[in-house]
Amino acid sequence: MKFWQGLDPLRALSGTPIADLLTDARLDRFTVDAAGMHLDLSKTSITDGALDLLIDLASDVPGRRDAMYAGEKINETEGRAVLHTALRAAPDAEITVDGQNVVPGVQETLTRMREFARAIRHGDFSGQGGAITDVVNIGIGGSDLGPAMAVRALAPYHDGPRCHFVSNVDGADWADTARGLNPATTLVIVASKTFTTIETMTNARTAWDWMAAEVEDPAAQFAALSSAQEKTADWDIPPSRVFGFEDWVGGRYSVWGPIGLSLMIAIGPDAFDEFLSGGRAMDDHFREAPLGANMPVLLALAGLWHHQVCGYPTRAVLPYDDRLARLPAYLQQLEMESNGKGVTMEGDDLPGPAGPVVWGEPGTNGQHAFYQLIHQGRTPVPCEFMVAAMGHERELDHHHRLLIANCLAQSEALLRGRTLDEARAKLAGKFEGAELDRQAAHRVFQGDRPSTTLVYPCLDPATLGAIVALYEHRVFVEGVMLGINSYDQWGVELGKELATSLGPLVEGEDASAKDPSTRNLLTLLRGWR
Ligand SMILES: O=P(O)(O)OC[C@H]1O[C@H](O)[C@H](O)[C@@H](O)[C@@H]1O
Repeated sequence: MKFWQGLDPLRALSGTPIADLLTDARLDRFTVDAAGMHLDLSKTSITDGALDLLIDLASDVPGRRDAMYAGEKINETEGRAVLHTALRAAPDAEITVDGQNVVPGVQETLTRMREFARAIRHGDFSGQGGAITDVVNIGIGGSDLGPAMAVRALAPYHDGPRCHFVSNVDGADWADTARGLNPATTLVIVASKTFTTIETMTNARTAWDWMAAEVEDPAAQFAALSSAQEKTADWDIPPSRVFGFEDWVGGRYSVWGPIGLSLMIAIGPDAFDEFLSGGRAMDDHFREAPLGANMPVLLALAGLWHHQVCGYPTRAVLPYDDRLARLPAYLQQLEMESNGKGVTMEGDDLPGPAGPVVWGEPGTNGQHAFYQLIHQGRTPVPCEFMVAAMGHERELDHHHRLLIANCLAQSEALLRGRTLDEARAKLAGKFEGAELDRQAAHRVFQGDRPSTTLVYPCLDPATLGAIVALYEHRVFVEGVMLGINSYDQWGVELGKELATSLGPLVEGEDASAKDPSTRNLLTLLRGWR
């Protein structure tokens, strides 16, 4: 909560042009290395004095961090520990919740996952029509975005059956995925922490019927991932194919455990272990590095600086890494569901906005779509660039060199901009007089726009793990400093309740109690059905 008191002094330290700050010496303080990656925050307007103050204001972070790792119930509104880090902890670690070491249970489940994944990959577990060729993960939110993002990111390591993801209750999602699949060689994984989510249960039922129409025993080709294992029993899925996790794993933090099963089947248990080890390397760094040299802490401080201090309403995540195409969507849930809050942990109104809007697309595609606004729109958008030194396609390295050049060009362009004089000079000879002025005005770039850049050698499983853990801890640090609970999500409840009450109305029941707009839309839609 201290952070809010520091807001005015921080604002007094803002406004220095980034270019004036950007000396060689600045790199010592405004870059940081961790888990084999390098983060550059020097192209921001955070001054040395502002960083000192931000670090002072982060003084609660180490205590809360240690409480999180120690299994204390820091998710206070739900009375739960927050221990996704236990899913990637060393096998001999000891992490206690309610007096019990949770690590042996995590390891036991991991071992079962590995055995199952290997059996599928080696053909020892097969469908009723032969070896498993396709895996369909049915889940939504945290039970979809993590594995879907990671399976795509790690395509070069994918040597198992094809993986598909069905999330939307829109029947189109299921229909488009199922088309072309053979039920007799498909494994359906029902992924749901609660095992009550209506979208997932509806899709799972449809998948079951699809399977039952073709094979004798649909349950034999179903697996379930859930922390509500008692509910999985209703589906007749044998316990050997039910992989559980505890309520101290939040949905959007769950890719490290059973929810990552489809990823493990795709890339194999060894590569999945590397993914975990990358997350663990970031954990070790986060726990050990001093605040001022701590990658997640510095990324969080930059986030708070841009949103709360400078007042920029959004931030863009721009991976120059096509396989990270789903990372922005993944981070939308991670950041916006965690920190999109309006009250403090104690239930008081927050003195200011909490988490910003997070959005993005891979570069270079975004350059040809929305970068116009990033460069010349009136509201600055802090950009978080990321790029690998090497792609996996070594024979296409000339592509990768272009990718790197574009990534660096964008942060440089944002920083330096183009003055009116420079624009005029470029156009001189082509236009003159008033037309020169008019044309030049359109070619001015304000510049002085902030960005951060994360670079890493290559997007391998360990690096992906480190990137995900970096962002998880960034969310944690921002949440602690803002004084909110990053681990509940009450804001998704109202819509779910109303959807339940609207179901019968869509079918034709009396809608007169609804507001005029909803009533009218219902009448129209019912008429068109
Ligand atoms: O895994 P499930 O219990 O099916 O939940 C799936 C998702 O739905 C909810 O609405 C939550 O907002 C998400 O945090 C969660 O990841």
